[in-house]
Amino acid sequence: MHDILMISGTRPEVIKLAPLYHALRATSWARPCWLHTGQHDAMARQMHECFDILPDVALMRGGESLAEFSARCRLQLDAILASRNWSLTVVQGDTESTYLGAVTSFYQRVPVAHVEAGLRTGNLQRPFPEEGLRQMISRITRFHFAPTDRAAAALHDEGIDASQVTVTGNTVIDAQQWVVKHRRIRRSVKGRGHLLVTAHRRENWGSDMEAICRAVADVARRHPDLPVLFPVHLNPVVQRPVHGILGGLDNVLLTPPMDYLQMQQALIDAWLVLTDSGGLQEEAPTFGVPVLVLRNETERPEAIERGCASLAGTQSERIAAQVEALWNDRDAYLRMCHAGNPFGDGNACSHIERVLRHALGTADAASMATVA
Ligand SMILES: CC(=O)N[C@@H]1[C@@H](OP(=O)(O)OP(=O)(O)OC[C@H]2O[C@@H](n3ccc(=O)[nH]c3=O)[C@H](O)[C@@H]2O)O[C@H](CO)[C@@H](O)[C@@H]1O
Repeated sequence: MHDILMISGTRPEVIKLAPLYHALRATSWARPCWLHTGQHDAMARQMHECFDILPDVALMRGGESLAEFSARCRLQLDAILASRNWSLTVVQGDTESTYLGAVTSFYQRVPVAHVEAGLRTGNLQRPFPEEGLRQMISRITRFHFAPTDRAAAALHDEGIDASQVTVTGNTVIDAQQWVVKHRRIRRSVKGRGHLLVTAHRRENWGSDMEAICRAVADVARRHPDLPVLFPVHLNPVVQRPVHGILGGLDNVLLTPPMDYLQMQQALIDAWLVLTDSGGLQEEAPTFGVPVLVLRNETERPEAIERGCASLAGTQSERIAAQVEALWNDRDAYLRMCHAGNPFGDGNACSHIERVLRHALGTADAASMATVA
């Protein structure tokens, strides 16, 4: 039996690791242990409940700032990693928790598996700090699970040996398909549906967040019959401008963060999504809902190339104009709806499980920890 430490700290990490945790638990060779770093509190709890996960280890969150959180988290992770003969650590994506999990495992000589490896913008400032964290994590990872061919190619270009990279699809599609099937998510509205908006990225904090909100206000005023649904991230730097600019509009509904089922229902019932979220860009094409990405660059060009998403930037006039264009051009809108999903087919976790089963069955941990 192999003890596998799965480290997650934020809402999207819980969603994207949950199906892998359940897939590993169902095997006879792996004993996964779920560790929650505490980086997100309420939003992560919502997701643990939704996916029936009771963390085996929950770290104490230290302080308010990211630096205080990191320092306390690192110390606690070090003790957990030293406490058992772990065969592997699994981390996902590009958060502070992902980075801390990978770097602490590296020091403890526990091999790292990185789920959603190889996403790149090539610009260390955008997304900040995620692009830098991803690049650093890739340097010390043993198993790179890339969601797409393009992500695998980015890893090869950085000199990572092809034998350490597997293209799997994104595990978020596994999570999404699970809830659609087991919780019976079906479109519940007739006609156009609502405009779904989310925004929370650090590089959009400040003037860009205000510009995004002004664009949403403009669209809402121009189309009083279009309901706008905006689940607002709990971070006060997001809450303040969103409530300040959009709070008084009759057709704009500002809600607390939704649980995963509510969000998938909101997504399937949407006419259009405006978002800077990575996960929503990956999920919306499953339901044939077009996405306008509230950023100036993307590590998910597959969606733009496939035609299911378009980069709208962060200037209010440009965002509002792109919404207006899709409102008026039905053919262009339908082309986006029918573009398909380039991010996976719901089998990512079974690919990952197969690779790990073969590798852990044949190699000892010390040799796997050596990065080529
Ligand atoms: C730079 C970047 O792109 N980084 C990403 C970032 O994640 P993100 O941008 O996708 O983060 P969010 O938008 O918070 O989460 C999205 C998920 O949450 C669900 N959701 C959302 C609102 C709500 O009210 N209720 C919900 O249920 C939604 O359906 C979706 O599944 O970190 C991840 C982890 O490492 C990375 O994978 C990923 O690259």
